[in-house]
Amino acid sequence: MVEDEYTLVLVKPDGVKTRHIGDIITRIERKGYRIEALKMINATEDELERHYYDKTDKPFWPEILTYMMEGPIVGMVVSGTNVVEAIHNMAGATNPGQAEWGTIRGDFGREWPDGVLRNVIHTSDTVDGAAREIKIWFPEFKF
Ligand SMILES: Nc1ncnc2c1ncn2[C@@H]1O[C@H](COP(=O)(O)OP(=O)(O)OP(=O)(O)O)[C@@H](O)[C@H]1O
Repeated sequence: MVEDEYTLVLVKPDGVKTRHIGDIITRIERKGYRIEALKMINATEDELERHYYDKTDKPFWPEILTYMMEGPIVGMVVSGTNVVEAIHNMAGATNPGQAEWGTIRGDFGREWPDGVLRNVIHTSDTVDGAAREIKIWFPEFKF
């Protein structure tokens, strides 16, 4: 039997502000994946530094921090067969202007007039990465 995987989804502040929480949950559930945990979060600098540990030395790090703290986010743990790759693909390309139609970023993302790269959603990109990220946002979660 194929083991279920777990992945982390964050609906970022722009996704919450533009009212796409429901659309995103619907897409995940329609594919047959299970929402195992769900909460609204006001991200702290400490959580974001741990989550984006490989981005803190980038020139755009202050932009990510401001973006991710400009409003609440919605965190979810999602499970299912091959869920990590499937949901990462469902999110689409990092830049919403280049993301394919049919992906979450392609359909719900946009270019913002202030030039900040906002892309609606975060999804884990590996099984190990997902386990690390779930521990940051859902420390109480039992796999
Ligand atoms: N050049 C950039 N300018 C501003 N922000 C950026 C840039 N590159 C990446 N980011 C931000 O950092 C996040 C993580 O970058 P990464 O390259 O891991 O993209 P991703 O895997 O598509 O996104 P995520 O990890 O959020 O799912 C991006 O989602 C975006 O919010």
